[in-house]
Amino acid sequence: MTTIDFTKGHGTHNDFVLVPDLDGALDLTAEQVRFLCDRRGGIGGDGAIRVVRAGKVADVSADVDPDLWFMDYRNADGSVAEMCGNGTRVFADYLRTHGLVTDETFDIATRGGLKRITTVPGGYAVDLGPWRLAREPEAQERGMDSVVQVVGIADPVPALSLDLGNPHTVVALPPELALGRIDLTTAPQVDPHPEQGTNVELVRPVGPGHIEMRVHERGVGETQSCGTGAAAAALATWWWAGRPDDQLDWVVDVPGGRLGVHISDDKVALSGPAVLVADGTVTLPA
Ligand SMILES: N[C@@H](CCC[C@H](N)C(=O)O)C(=O)O
Repeated sequence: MTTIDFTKGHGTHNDFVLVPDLDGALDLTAEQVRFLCDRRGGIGGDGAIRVVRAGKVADVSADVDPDLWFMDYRNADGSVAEMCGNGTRVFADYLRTHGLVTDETFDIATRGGLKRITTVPGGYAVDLGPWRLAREPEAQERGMDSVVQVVGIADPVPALSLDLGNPHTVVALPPELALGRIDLTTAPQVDPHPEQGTNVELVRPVGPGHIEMRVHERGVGETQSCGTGAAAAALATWWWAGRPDDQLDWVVDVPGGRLGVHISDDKVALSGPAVLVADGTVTLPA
């Protein structure tokens, strides 16, 4: 039996079990991740994050500085995800709180590439890097590339797919539908179905540069927040508005709080809080 240290943290109530693996000696299995994220039988979280040096991870490109800290992100169902926007801030806060990083601006490594973190009042800003429309050229021309069937909405709703390192499908809800009344207990069905799965964001405008969003995360279910999802939702809304040059800053309200998104050229940045809640030890299933 293996007993490990853990830290529980969250970013706008998107919650994670952080597992320090400072020597790169731990190989978390999918079953162990499911146990850690189990809200009744384990610690509980939307995902697990192993804190490990890039040089100790087999699937990190050889040109990445091996001393950088790598965010090894897994969804609650044990699957591997390329990126987690809220996770980057919580990961950054773990590194700074434990003295593993002392700079105010620093890079971390993820499966979705290097991400630059900056400490800001109330939390962290993360340069998520380049984004792209996942399905060209239909999306370019029509601002939509798929339809999504949401439980309780009679007709499929048009949607736009974006790639932020991980996959997102953003759905603009018809104005008459209250976001809070949508049933997200089952995954919205996206047609055509993306082979690698997708996170699905339901958005409604609140005002200029301000949207509200609920999300059904790939590998998890409905969560209180999704950072890359908030960036995708802001980008899609901006795209639908005709990409206005004077509307590059967005506020995204999620059930768990508020996130900021800044669009610049072909890149996007995310800002918001990070909270470390508890430390402990846990014995993993064999
Ligand atoms: N909550 C995250 C995204 C986590 C990964 C996602 N479920 C996926 O499979 O892509 C965020 O804050 O971005």
